[in-house]
Amino acid sequence: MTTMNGNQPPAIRVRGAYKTYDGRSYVLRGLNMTVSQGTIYGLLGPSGCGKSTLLNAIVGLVGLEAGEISTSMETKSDLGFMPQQMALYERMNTFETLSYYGNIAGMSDEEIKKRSDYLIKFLEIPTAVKDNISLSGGQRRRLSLAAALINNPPVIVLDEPTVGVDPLLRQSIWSYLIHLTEKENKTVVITTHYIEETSQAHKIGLMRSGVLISEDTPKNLLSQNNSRSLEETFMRLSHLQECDKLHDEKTDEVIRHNTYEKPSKPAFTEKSKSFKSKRFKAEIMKNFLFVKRDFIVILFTVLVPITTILCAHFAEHGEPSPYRLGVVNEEFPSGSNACERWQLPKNESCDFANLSCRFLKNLETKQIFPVELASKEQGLIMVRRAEIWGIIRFPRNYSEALERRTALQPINDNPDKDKIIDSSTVDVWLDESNVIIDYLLKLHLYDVILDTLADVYNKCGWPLRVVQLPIKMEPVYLSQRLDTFELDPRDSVLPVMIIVLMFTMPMLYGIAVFMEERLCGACARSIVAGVTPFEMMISHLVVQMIIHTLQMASASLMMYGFLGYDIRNIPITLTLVFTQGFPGIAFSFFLPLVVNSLIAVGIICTGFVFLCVTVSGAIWPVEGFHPLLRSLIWLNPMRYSSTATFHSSYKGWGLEEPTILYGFGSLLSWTVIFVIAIYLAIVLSKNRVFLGKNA
Ligand SMILES: Nc1ncnc2c1ncn2[C@@H]1O[C@H](COP(=O)(O)OP(=O)(O)OP(=O)(O)O)[C@@H](O)[C@H]1O
Repeated sequence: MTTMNGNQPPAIRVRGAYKTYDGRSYVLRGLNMTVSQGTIYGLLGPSGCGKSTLLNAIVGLVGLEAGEISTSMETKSDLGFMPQQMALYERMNTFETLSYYGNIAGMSDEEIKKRSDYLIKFLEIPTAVKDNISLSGGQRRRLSLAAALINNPPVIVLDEPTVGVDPLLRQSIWSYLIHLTEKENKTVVITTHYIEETSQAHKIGLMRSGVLISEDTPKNLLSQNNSRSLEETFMRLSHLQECDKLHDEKTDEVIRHNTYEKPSKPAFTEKSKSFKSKRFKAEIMKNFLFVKRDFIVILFTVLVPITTILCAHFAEHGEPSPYRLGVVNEEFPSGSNACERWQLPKNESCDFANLSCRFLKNLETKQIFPVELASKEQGLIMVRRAEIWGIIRFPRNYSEALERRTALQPINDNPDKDKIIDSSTVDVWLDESNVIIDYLLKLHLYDVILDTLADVYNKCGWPLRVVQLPIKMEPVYLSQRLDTFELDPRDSVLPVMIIVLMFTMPMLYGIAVFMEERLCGACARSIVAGVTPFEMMISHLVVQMIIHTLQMASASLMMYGFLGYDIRNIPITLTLVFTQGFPGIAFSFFLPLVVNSLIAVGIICTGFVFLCVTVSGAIWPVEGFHPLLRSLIWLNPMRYSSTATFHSSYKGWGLEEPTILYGFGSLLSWTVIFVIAIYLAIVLSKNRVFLGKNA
């Protein structure tokens, strides 16, 4: 046992600490603790008594309900902290981990190298493994200890550093800690479950039920309690505490009436919080390292937009063909085969004969193939079995009636007009369960009937416009890509798609990376080590922007370059597509700050993207939405930007158009809203949002 440096000023002083996680049961119940400078303080207690909570409160990871903690630490690099959770970045290796924490502490590369070599050798940490996941539990614990000691800080707080460490190395660690305190005036607070090893500490705090039941040198503890071992002392004191109800009752009274004083300041905050380029460099290097390690994932996030655009292009490539349509041809009751036996009229002859056959022939030009039916009822059964999309029935004398109908001038004078009209009308029953197929089939049937008649009129030398609908339509904007009058739904769907992708991909990547860091405790450890939220976020932002630029450039090249979609206003379109990443990235910072569960984040993200796509206008035009939904549409961060992208790319609109300004306005507003939300979450929680569920 070593002598206690009792005359030193306290390096850590805890007074009246109260802590509850759930607002009901208290983990710390008015705890007092004094750690003198240049000493080892061994904190002992049964599992769950609050040791880690106390250490986390000392280093500023956990906020107190009441009480005060004062320390001799001036800056965060004065503290070396090893959390119980270890909180190491799994994808770093040994050297990278030590270099990261060394850089945060402001060490030079040379100092880091020297110190790392020493600690690696002393703590027997393997260096040949490619990342920290490949280390065993004990090896990881030793690496975590090395990270806490890398900059040789004056105050060292270690939560169970010797668990899983063999007895020889355990003794070396204790000898090293004694050396640090006695020769270098360092202060060490250490928790352990191996009670006897704390006999080497200068002072032992015995903790039970949220209070220290005793705080003294090992020698005094043994003699005052007349025990042969510290284990025996602890059992004895615990028994005494059981009998001392008074203390508990007093504490309960304070808790019940909330009469404890609220802490005037957080446990330990760095006095200078200015931006440090060395720490920023450490964060940037860490994030780039992960990009390198996650190369396949990054590649995936770049490939997903390209492939989605490519798939959307080919998925909407053509009509859903061929269609199968049942035919009941009463004009040829012996079957439509009769059509083949029929001699189709010569090109020149003006003839209405066998029009149903000509109609069926023309159907094939629209990829609609007739399936001969004996009756309408047989067809209905086939429609219900999804074997055909519908039934078309030609009445008996269809051709003759249509000729007579054409010749009716004026129709009202003819006494047989109803019969003629009925016989010249084709009956159609359609499945109608698929709105797009139903719509296209109807359009084709109209077209085919008009084409068939137009053919006859052509041969008869009659004016074609008589059989056409009395309306003439021409497009104002023609797709440059297609250069035809035909409408292509992809021209309006893909601009929405690229916008959704540019919002979603940076958001998903950012959330995944940030959430992983936060949940493994590494984010909290970095904050305790001195990284400011600003440095952390800006370094993530730099990396995210680079990845987003790659995603945006490759997706735009694919869509506007390779597939040739219209991009009449190149600068505005590309700026809109690029800017769409801003709210996505901002959201990726915000969500992990306020949600602690990976499952919840996954569900929220997926739900959010589904919701935004549903109300983006890609599935159905916004003009057709329910008025209530339309009034809420501005809540979708992709709504105005996708419309603006469509108009700038397809029509060449620029900043003089309000639609384009709305697009940019909405993007910037959402970015600002998310940034304010991040700021509020950080400021209102006093940085605790970074610390995960501990806070
Ligand atoms: N983040 C948290 N949220 C809710 N409860 C918590 C949290 N952290 C700790 N607790 C609870 O606080 C109590 C004290 O936990 P703590 O980890 O401080 O104990 P400990 O003495 O360090 O235990 P051990 O020796 O097993 O590590 C436990 O009952 C635990 O369930």
